[in-house]
Formats: sequence, structure tokens, C-alpha cells
Amino acid sequence: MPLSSPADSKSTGSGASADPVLRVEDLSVFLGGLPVLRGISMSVRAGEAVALLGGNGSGKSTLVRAALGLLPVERGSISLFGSPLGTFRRWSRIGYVPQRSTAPASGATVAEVVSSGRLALRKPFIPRSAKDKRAVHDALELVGMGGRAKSDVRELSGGQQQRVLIARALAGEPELLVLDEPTAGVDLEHQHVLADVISARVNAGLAVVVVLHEVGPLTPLIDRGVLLREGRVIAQGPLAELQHTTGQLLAHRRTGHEHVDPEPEGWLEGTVDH
Ligand SMILES: Nc1ncnc2c1ncn2[C@@H]1O[C@H](COP(=O)(O)OP(=O)(O)OP(=O)(O)O)[C@@H](O)[C@H]1O
Repeated sequence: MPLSSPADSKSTGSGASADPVLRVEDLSVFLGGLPVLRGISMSVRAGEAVALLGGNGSGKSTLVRAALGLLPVERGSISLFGSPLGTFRRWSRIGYVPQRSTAPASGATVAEVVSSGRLALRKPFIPRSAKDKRAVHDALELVGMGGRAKSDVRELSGGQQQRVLIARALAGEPELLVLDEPTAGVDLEHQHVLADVISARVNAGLAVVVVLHEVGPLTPLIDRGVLLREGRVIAQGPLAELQHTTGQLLAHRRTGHEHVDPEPEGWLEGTVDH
């Protein structure tokens, strides 16, 4: 199947376009010999933001890592921009912010870290262009880190480091942005800033897949949630509908009509009015 051009996949301003930027079908992944994902199907289109929701260990991070070719797949298919994962090469179209674990070991400056997000766009042996510099500057301003370009990343708080990593992904001008728990450690004010920044890009055609424990300030950004439990999709749809489904599941559990494992209370915290 041919690659879709950026123009094909851009939103026309009337919502998400028809062709999926990422399509996952019947995906199963085993880790350590155990099934972690079991028959997952989901997709995201240009101009659409999809949240992967669910409790600890439900498979959210495994799903994004498998979708980006970072984990072996047992069964199923994945396509990016219309190309099967195995033949997809234009990785500069994708920005990925993995789950933040520990403080970075290197003593790079903030500007250097964000500049690395432009590497895939640069031509070999050509120094940083004015456009590269402007993209780095703009990305740092967007996430509220404009004044810290020369700081050593090790001097930053966890939330500030997270914002730098998001700036790095934005600086690469991706068409698909994959974020794993991007608000972890980020203060509430800057969670709202990130929601605004990413919303503006989604309105311009960016596709977003975001792993979240709690939706919180990112609620206005999210078009659709995909709720995972034990490696399966148990519901997907607009957040308000998911909340309804989850409420029903919890009600069934309380009345004993259906066996439901503990969780998923909590994942919709701070979202829709109760
Ligand atoms: N390398 C691995 N080997 C074996 N099992 C793994 C490996 N990585 C993850 N798992 C298991 O796979 C399951 C899903 O993990 P995953 O990190 O995808 O969940 P998650 O929904 O992202 O959870 P969290 O919100 O806690 O990050 C968990 O039970 C985890 O212990």
C-alpha cells in the first residue's frame, strides 16, 4: 500500500480525516512468555487525539511500544501512515515521548536535548539551519521552558524534564505524537499549558496517542478513549460514554451481576462533571 502524503493525512478543519495514521488490528504481544496484549484493535486518524486508559499493568505502554516496532509481536498487524510496520521507514513523521523513569545521566543542556528532536529532519553534514534553531526555540517557549535553554537537564525538576522531552518531540514537527504518561510529575498549571499546546497541533492535523493514568487537564484534548484491562480493550469511545460504561461495570460489580476485576475507578478523575 502506498504511503499517504502529509497532505492526504491532514485534517481539513472539519475533524479527523478518514485514513488512520496508526492502525492496530488483533494485536497480541507476549512478554516473558506471558500474554500481555490479547487481540487489541484500535486506530487514530490525523486531527484526532486518542487516550489509552486503564489500571496499572493493563498493557498501555506495551501497546504503544509494540505499535512503534519496539517490541516483537505474536499476532496481528500494525500499519503507520498506511504502510505495514515492517516496511515503514519515515520515522521522522513520528514523535515519541516514552514514560519518564529516572533523571537523565548525561549533562546535556536543555537546548541540546530539544535539538536532538530535529536530527531526523536534518541533511547529513549540514549544520543546524535557522529553521532548526527557530523550531527548538519555539518548542521550548511553547512548553514554558524558554528561559532554561542553557540549563543542564540534571538541574531541572522531574516535571520540567518531562516538558523538555515533550518540546523535543514537538521540535521534530511530527504528524503522529505518541506520549506515555506525559503529565506525570508536571504541575497542574503546566498540564493545562501542555493540553493547550497539543490541542492547537491536533486542530492543525496532528494525530495523538497518549497513555494516561488520569485524564485530568488533558480532557478537552481527547476525542476518544480506549480502555484496557488485562491486555484487552474493554471499551472505547468518547470519554463521557466510557464513563457511562465504566459506571455500569462498577454497578454490576456491586450488585454481583458480573465479575469485574478491581479498578478502573480513578482513570477519569478530573474529567467530565459528575
Ligand atoms: N519485559 C517484560 N517482561 C515480562 N512482563 C512484562 C514486561 N514488560 C511489561 N510486562 C508486564 O506486562 C504487563 C503490562 O505492562 P505495561 O507496562 O504495558 O502496563 P501499563 O498499562 O502501561 O501499566 P503502568 O500504568 O503501570 O505503566 C504488566 O503486567 C507488566 O508486568
